[in-house]
Order: sequence, then structure tokens, then C-alpha cells
Amino acid sequence: MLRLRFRVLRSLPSMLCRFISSGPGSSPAGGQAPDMAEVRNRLREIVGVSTNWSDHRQAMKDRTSLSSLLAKCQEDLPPRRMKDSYIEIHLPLGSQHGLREKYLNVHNSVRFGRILEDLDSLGVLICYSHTKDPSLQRSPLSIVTALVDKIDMRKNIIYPDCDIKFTGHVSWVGKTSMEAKMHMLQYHDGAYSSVLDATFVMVARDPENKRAAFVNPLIPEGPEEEALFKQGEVNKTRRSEIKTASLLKMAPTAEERKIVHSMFLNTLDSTTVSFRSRVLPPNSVWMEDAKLKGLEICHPQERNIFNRIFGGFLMRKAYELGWANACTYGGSRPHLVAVDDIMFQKPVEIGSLLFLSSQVCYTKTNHIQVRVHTEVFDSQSGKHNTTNIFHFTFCSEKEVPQIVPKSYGESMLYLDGKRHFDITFNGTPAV
Ligand SMILES: CCCCCC(=O)SCCNC(=O)CCNC(=O)[C@H](O)C(C)(C)COP(=O)(O)OP(=O)(O)OC[C@H]1O[C@@H](n2cnc3c(N)ncnc32)[C@H](O)[C@@H]1OP(=O)(O)O
Repeated sequence: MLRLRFRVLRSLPSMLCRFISSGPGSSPAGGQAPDMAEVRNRLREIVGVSTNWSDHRQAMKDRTSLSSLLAKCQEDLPPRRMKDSYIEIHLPLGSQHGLREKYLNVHNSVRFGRILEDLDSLGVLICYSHTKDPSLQRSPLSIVTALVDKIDMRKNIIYPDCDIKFTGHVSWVGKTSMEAKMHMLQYHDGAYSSVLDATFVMVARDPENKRAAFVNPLIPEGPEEEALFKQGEVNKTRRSEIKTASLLKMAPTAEERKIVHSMFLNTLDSTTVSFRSRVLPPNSVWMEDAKLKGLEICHPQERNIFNRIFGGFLMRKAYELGWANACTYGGSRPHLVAVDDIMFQKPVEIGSLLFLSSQVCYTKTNHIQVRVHTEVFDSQSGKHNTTNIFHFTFCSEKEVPQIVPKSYGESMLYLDGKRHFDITFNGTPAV
């Protein structure tokens, strides 16, 4: 897999105000950059949201008047450089005991769902920094998360009592969309080392979040930035190719058809001459028995700055359900290897009933590929609408049973899971 490293900008000073950390714990000496609370406060200021749910209608009305400030075309907006959006944020787990509780899991590690929430907020702030117009107090743009393209884990262990640092910047820009690259590092044994690299795609909308809005162009400076920008173009093309070849639109490849048929033959009952008698092979689990479901009532507390459900909250809930499914399936504690292609297809409205459904869809040795599908129920139309699809790759402590599809639909889920798994390990689906 192509892994571009971002060295030049890491040394740039933080763009925001500084805090000083105090108290014992595994923290580097000296000042600290802003924390996550500061990120969220900054986002509230940029958008101008109400802090009380009872005022949200008025706040939304106030934002509507900002529509006249939107650019008519991208060329009207001044270009930005990567360093204009560079941000460094600290999560002082080493020094702030109170904060640790929020992040701690029962395995004395960090809750990854919380990290997903932080990355989402940070990604949005990075994009607001890219599009910042210094002459305006509030941004007319509503910037939403469209996609988590990839999160690659570099370490299995995240210590709950050592400081964490996030860095990130806009790495590619389209007309109305922006790619944000973020890195998470942890301070341990006297130095910061990489924990994960993430790539998110954010989309700019008008103040009412009804139509797309132009964003400032990005001018890469120097060979490293040019390579990052080119990679953004490659990512866009890859995404569109994957979308075109989706099993929801196209038949599987010849190789994939062979895989499915061989699994089918492997489940036929050799004592009967029937296509219908199916027998589960040893050390296997039928796919229909590897689901775990959940429900969330979407309360105002989980709203984002645009009065919809916060994308990070959706990711945390989906991740935790997916993790629980992998844990039940594998019978031991799984750790996350990669997250890829989390799609935010539709906003989730406050008050929605959110149905989450996780499915183990592919396995290999001790790896488990889990897909989580979320949908909302519209009580007026009686219809369910898909809002998100999440893909997580986990690694279990021991070898796991093989997942076996029974129906044609399950076979497609299996192949889709395999494609995601192959992307994680080979950088491309092995089709
Ligand atoms: C604390 C604050 C955090 C706030 C963050 C959140 O919580 S946000 C909450 C979670 N997220 C959401 O609710 C978003 C839900 N999804 C949506 O509303 C919509 O699907 C969307 C706005 C993302 C996209 O809508 P449309 O598909 O109609 O957009 P449209 O076709 O006009 O495309 C606009 C631009 O987005 C890009 N685009 C759209 N979907 C994309 C995807 N899955 N992956 C990559 N890029 C995508 C297009 O290429 C285009 O870029 P170019 O114009 O450059 O070619």
C-alpha cells in the first residue's frame, strides 16, 4: 500500500492558542496546543450555533442570511496552501486524569470510538481553516463529513495515560469537496510515535446544507505537497472506479464467481443429490448467524453544529457494535486493523430512530471483516432509508471460524467484504 509520509509541515508551530499541561503522567515537558474542547468551541464560533436546543431554529434562520456570502465560482476564492490549514491538537491524557475516564476502556486502553469522534471534529476544523475568510466573523459554509476514506492503524496499543497529539491539514481539493489528512501520535518512552493515519473527505454546503458550495483552491508547494495532492487525485479516481465496479451494480468477476461457487460446493450435502441440502463445514459459521443489531434514539444531545446527528457519534456507535460483533464471533478480544470507506450518504435528523446492523462478512485466519449498515425509520412514510455504511477490519487473538454465505445476497456481501479486506492488506481489491 502506498503510504505517503508528511514530514515538512509536522514541524510547523500550532496555528491556535496554547495551553500548559500540569501534573504527573506521561507528558512531554513544555506547552501544549489546544485540546478537543477547544476544537469544538472553535467550530461553534465559526458556524455561530446556539448552545441550547430551544434556540436552534433561530440560529438556523440567522445562518440562512449568510447565503449571499457564498462564492459564485471557485475562481472567486483565493488559493490556499497546505500550511494554511495545518493544525496540531493535544489530548492530554498523560496529565489530565479527569479526561482519562472519558477515553478509558475496560482493557486499560483507549476507546477507539472516542478517537473517531475527535478525528471527525478535527477534520471539519481543518477544512474551516482552509476556507477561512478573515473578513468574516462566521463562515457561510456548512462543512460535513462525506467519507472516511481510510484509517490505517500503526499500533495496536493506545495507552490511556500518555499524551496524544493530532496533526492534520487539507491535502487535496476538488470544487466543493476537500480531502483532510490527519495523523495521531502518542507520547511514550520519551518520544512521540505514530498511532494512525487517516484520510477523510469533507464536503462544503450552503448555510442550510441544501446544495454544494465552492471551496478555495489548493496550491501545493514543493515535491512532497505535490505528491500528496496527486495522491488525492488518485484517491478520487480510485473511489469512482470502485463505485462503478460495485457488486450492487455489476456482476462479480470470473475469479470471484469461482470463489462463491467453490464455497457453495463445499456446503453441499454429499449424501443427497440436491442443491438445497446445505451442510455447514467444520469450524465454520453461517453468515446469517454472525449479525449483531442495535438501535439509537437520536437525542438533541448528539447534534452537531448543523443540528443534525454528529458524524463522529455515528462512527463511535457503529464501531462499538462492529467491535462487539467481532468479539462475539472470534471469542477473544479483537483489535482494529483498519477502517475504510465509511460513507455518509444522508444526514441523520434529530429525533430519528437509527437502526444499526452489523455483519461479519469475511474472515481470513485471525482477521474479521465487519460491515455495519445504518438506516433511519421515517414514521410518516413508513420507509427505512440507509444513512451510512461502515467497514472495519479486526484482528482476533486467535484463529477464527470461517464465515460461510448461504444465499446469493450473502455471497455478494462476502465478496464485498473480501474486496475491502484486500484493499486493507494489498492496497487494491484482488479481483
Ligand atoms: C463537530 C462538527 C462536526 C460536523 C461534521 C458532521 O458531523 S457531519 C455529519 C455526518 N455527515 C453527514 O450527515 C453527511 C451526509 N451526506 C450528505 O449530506 C450528502 O451525501 C453529501 C453532502 C456528503 C453529498 O451529497 P451529494 O452527493 O448530493 O453531493 P454532490 O453530488 O453535489 O457532490 C458534492 C461534492 O461532494 C463529493 N462527494 C459526494 N459524496 C462523496 C463521497 N462519498 N466521497 C467523496 N466525495 C464525495 C463530490 O465529488 C463533489 O465534490 P466536487 O464538487 O469537489 O467534485
